[in-house]
Amino acid sequence: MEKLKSIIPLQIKRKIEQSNTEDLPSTCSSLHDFFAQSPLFHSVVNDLTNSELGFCAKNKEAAFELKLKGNACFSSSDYSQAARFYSQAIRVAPVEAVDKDKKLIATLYVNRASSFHAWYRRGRVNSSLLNCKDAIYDLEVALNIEGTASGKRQIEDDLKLLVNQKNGDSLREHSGKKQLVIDELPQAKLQCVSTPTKGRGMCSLFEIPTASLVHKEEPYAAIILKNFRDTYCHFCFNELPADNVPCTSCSIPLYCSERCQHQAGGQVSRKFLTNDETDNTLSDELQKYFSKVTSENHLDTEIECFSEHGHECHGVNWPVVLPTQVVLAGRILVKSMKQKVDSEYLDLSHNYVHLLPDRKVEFHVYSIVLLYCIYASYRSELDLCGATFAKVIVLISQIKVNSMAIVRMNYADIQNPIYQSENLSIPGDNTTSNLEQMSIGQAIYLSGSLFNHSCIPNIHAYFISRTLLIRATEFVPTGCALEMSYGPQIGQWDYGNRQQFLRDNYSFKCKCNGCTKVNLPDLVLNALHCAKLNCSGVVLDDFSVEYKKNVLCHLQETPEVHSMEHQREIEKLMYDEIKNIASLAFGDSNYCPEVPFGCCLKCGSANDLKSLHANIDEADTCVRSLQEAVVSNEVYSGLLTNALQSLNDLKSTLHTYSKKLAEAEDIFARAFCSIGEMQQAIEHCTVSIEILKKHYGPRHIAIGNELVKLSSLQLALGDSADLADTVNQMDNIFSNYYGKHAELMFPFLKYLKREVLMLADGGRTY
Ligand SMILES: C[S@@+](CC[C@H](N)C(=O)[O-])C[C@H]1O[C@@H](n2cnc3c(N)ncnc32)[C@H](O)[C@@H]1O
Repeated sequence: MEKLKSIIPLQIKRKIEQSNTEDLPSTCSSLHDFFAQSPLFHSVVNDLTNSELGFCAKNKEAAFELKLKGNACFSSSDYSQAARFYSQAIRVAPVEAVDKDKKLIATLYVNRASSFHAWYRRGRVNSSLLNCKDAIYDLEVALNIEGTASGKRQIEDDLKLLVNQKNGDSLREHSGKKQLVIDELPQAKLQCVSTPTKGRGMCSLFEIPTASLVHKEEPYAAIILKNFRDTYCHFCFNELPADNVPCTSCSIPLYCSERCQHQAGGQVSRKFLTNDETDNTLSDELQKYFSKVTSENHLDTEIECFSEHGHECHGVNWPVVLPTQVVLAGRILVKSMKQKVDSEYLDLSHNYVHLLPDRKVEFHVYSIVLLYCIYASYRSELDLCGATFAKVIVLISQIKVNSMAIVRMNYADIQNPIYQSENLSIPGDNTTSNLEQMSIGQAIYLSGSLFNHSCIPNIHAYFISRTLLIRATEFVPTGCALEMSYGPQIGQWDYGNRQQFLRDNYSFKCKCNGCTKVNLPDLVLNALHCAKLNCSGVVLDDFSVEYKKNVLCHLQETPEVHSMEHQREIEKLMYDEIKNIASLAFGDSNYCPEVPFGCCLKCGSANDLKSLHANIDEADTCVRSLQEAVVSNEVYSGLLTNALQSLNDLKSTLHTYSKKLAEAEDIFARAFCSIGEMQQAIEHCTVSIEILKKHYGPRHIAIGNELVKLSSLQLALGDSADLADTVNQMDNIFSNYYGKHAELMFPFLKYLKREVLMLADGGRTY
């Protein structure tokens, strides 16, 4: 694409860079006229639509070769490798290919099943040798492929015995292999309203208690990300089991079950919602409706008989090559063509006019390339003209602003999730979230798109399979806006970084309460310690001109507690804390936003920023070396003693609530943990959490994640009373964010609760 961008004549480029939405048909026409004459453009489109390069491309010779390799592995009892070769062969085997009078595909499936059956036999052997871990794995694979109910029961019984042997119930049951039933219904009545600064937004018609499910929705369109195409189900986005199910058209294994295969071929969608109608029981009605799958007409739903993977089966490879958001646009376009509706009917906002000039050029190129690719398959249904290209640019812009990443939690080890050296974050990264999230898919949720962003959100979105669930994380009074975080939150990043993220990724300037009123986390995140003895004041170091202009000059306004957030402990604490550490700003003498850098906001004394920074840099280098030693497992007590001096230096130069200090304490906790000094590790971990509570408030999910670390240390020490208290706090936090799905999303919570019971009961097994 870069090559295509580079050949665009300067005059057309300039026009595009300065364009707004109304100009699009004309700018698209100019670029299209130019590309139509360009051999490079046609060669790019040819490559993108070449069926031999496509995701579903078939190759008979390769299939036979892979089958032979599979047979060889099977003969040498390497069943997992054999199954892998058979699966690869299934991918490339043409549906019509014949192998010794039988369909090649059928033979490959039988061979693969035989490899799996061998798994059961090996599982039993491993079990008798007490190799529990290997045996459980073998039997789980075997369970997945066993077709008969009695066979399944037998394997399940074997598994139960093994799992009990391996200390209690299996946490793996949550690993996505079982179909999940999401039977909870949203409790809230919501309304879509027009807001003065953020366009449309969702608010509550009644009071919403903490932890209530407020919204549940199936995607209008969704795609799997490139890196996960071979390992995750293309419909539900859960991990593919070994006995995956193929697409009925191209025979490539794409789905985790026949249910997903079936649903992918004909899912239910709803036309857009109008401003004031949002029906939270919708997705359940639709699910029930879908389970009937009749041809009856329904008020505002329709069955769409188009597989999301559909156009890949036509033998094109653009869905694997083009960026995710462009591919999603392609799918929506094909879907609207099939439904014979205009793609413009998607009632979603977009910020085309605020895109960076280079982005506008990129969107033009993608729009024309995408439409040419689709034209190759659906010639008669498309009109390649400026107006059509313009609509696709609007669609891509809508997807940019409204699409959501479907994420999954990534646990390295379910029973020991924390404080493994490979989990250590890179310096400067967001260190609070060791329970990393992986984006598996990208989707458009029509109603979900109406929730605005806040850097102090009061709702939380998560996914089970492809279903979006949104929960209130605090009490929401009647009429209050329900706002989620699109990524950044206060406490996590400072004002400047949050604004930049939202500008770069969503092209808007955030006007949430966290960004328009001064708050404690933004004041202290990168603040320095006042050099005056016993002064707890904030010395602002590096705060941008923009922050001063937009936020700090409103310091005097902060005391008003906004009704929407009246429940937030962070709010209540914040005012007192801000008054304490930045009292000059609230004094009789008016605070002057032009106060020089380096002046304490409490006592007004000047600080030498240069020497403070020199001290911080030196101490920081030492702490980072300790971090590297933790990662490479080379911590020794001498290194720790030196580093402790640096930690003291950091404490005397950074503000007590500085995030960097929390990170340093966390590194020390890991270091002590790595040499088995659990008590010391717990002390540092606790200090780190106390600092982070100043940033996030005590009930934030980030604190929940930190408490998981603390609990693993307390567990290692056998500290039953403190562990019980930590697990209780975690349980409350995770339940606020995930309700009854807390243990499903965080299986170790169940494990820890059981450990608490066991410790309290002198080690009896539960
Ligand atoms: C997913 S949409 C939310 C619904 C949208 N307000 C509408 O009218 O359809 C995201 C867009 O809403 C606006 N928006 C959301 N949160 C905002 C915020 N905190 N400050 C300013 N604009 C916001 C921005 O224009 C953003 O691109």
